[in-house]
Amino acid sequence: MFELKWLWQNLEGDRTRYVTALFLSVVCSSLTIVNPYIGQRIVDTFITGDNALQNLTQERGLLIMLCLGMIAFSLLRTGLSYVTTMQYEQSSQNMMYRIRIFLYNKIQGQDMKYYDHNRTGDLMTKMTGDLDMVRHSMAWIIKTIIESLTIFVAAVIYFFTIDVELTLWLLILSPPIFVVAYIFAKRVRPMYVDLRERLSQLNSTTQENIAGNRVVKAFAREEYEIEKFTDKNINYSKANKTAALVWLDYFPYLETFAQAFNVILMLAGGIFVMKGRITFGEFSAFSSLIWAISNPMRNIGIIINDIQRFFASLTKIVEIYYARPNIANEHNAVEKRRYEGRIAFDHVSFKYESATVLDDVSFTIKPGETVAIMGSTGSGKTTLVNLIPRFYDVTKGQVLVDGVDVRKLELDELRGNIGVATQDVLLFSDTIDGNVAFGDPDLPEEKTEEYAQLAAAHEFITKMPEGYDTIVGERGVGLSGGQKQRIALARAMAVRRPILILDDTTSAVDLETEEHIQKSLNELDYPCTKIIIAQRVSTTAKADRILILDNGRLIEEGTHAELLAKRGYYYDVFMLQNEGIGRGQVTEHGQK
Ligand SMILES: Nc1ncnc2c1ncn2[C@@H]1O[C@H](COP(=O)(O)OP(=O)(O)OP(=O)(O)O)[C@@H](O)[C@H]1O
Repeated sequence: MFELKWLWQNLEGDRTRYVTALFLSVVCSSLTIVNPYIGQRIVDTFITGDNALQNLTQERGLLIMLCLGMIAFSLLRTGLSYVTTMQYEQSSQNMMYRIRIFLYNKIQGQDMKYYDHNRTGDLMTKMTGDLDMVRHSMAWIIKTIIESLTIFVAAVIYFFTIDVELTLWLLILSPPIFVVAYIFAKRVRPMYVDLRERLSQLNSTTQENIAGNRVVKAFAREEYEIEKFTDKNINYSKANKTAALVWLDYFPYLETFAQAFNVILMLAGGIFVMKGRITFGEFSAFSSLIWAISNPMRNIGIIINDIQRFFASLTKIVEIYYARPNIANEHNAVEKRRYEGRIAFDHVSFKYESATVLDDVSFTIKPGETVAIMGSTGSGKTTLVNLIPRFYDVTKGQVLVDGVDVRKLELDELRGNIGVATQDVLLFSDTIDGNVAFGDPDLPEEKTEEYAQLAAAHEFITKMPEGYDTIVGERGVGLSGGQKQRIALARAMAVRRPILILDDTTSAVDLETEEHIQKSLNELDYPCTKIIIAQRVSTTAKADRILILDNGRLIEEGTHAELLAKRGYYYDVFMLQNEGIGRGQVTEHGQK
């Protein structure tokens, strides 16, 4: 019931409208009994009553009134029904609009760990299918339940006013129906939870396949992917059928009970009419309203199915709603200071789950310094730089920026002082200009060009059909790997932050272009501490200092010349990358 309380809280602003809708549903459904009542009066007064013929001539006015009353009530019900549906639709749509924005913000505010553990397809299912299911339930399922209940209660009350005993005979069927419905609901609930999970898996597979379509094609693995999708599809379809078929196990009982209402009415009602205990008009009122009792019973399975789907989806939405990130950006920074750009790692250790990825790493970087980080793949380079903007928090030790533990800094301010070009370049489906100016939408056009020039991107951009206004596809489709990297670099430089982190940003560009970029980085017109992750000695050689990571440990630290002289890891990499240069030819200062 916690979920329902949550829904109620989120209805704020539309509660009156929703309660009005519920109230109108009750009124509208209660009016269902008016026409059978009028029908009963017409039958008893003008068709079967002792004075029927006499009434037909003498009370014609009453007959016309009753007939007009029937028409008027039908029209009234139709009108009310229209207004009621509008109220349900508007309140549920408004509520979902607000919740969707809230959930989107919530997902945006989650930390990296959350994204590590939640599949994109699952989040998409929550933001689309689950939200729609909840909205549909608020507008239709709850409406159906309220209306069925009201009609049932109104009919029972009306029946009681006509004849208590006959009503009790009819109601004798209700307890077994409720028992069957209860057993059915208990059995079917876990099935819908499972069904919801399988739908999420199906969506995740679809999303991954579409996003990774190029890889699939490159490896000619279409068939495998189709098989994988078919598996998930079969899984989902099977679960759907199982859940739907369970209903069939109970359907015969419920249908039999529902039909039994008519049989009881015929037998008991017939006897009561023959005995003169009820009039023929009263019998016809029973007869015309018996559906009000049997239909809810007949539909109880469908309603239960929908309720289970509703709760399975609602639970998933509430999960996002209450997910609390460990690293939360409260966006409290009113005035963002500009940092000097001093960085220190003080005995930092880090684990993602259980395995240690960084082990007792300590170093400092002075403002304005350029530090290169090198190390074998998986040695922890990206992890290390991810700790500076607090994408993750250290497990032990501390990361300090300008002498303050990053966990004590305002996150908005901290991240507002760091420019990052990540290893996995992601460009948005937008113009090149929009992508470069992503971090600063007010960036003047000439500045965009200036940073593109610094990143050695201007030339190829101007050769494109629409230059800076060329729209790049999702993830930068239409650009080469090196071109994407250069736009990402321009984007990172354009925010003019005092700390610039470049994670393997020039790995896909040729040496000449790389040299141009290095020169630009050295000549940036704002003070900036640069941390550059790179595998190429050509990139690291000109850094003020180089840090070598191996298996999460800092094993070497020094200038290009110092590290070459050390004849350790860096020296070996240098030799490997400069094939043809004999070891003996390398001087102490690393000069050929
Ligand atoms: N989100 C994550 N969850 C769990 N483990 C992770 C995660 N990201 C990285 N790892 C693990 O942490 C280790 C270090 O990864 P990291 O990406 O920092 O290495 P790297 O030195 O940057 O490698 P590369 O040069 O290949 O980019 C690897 O063993 C990797 O499997």
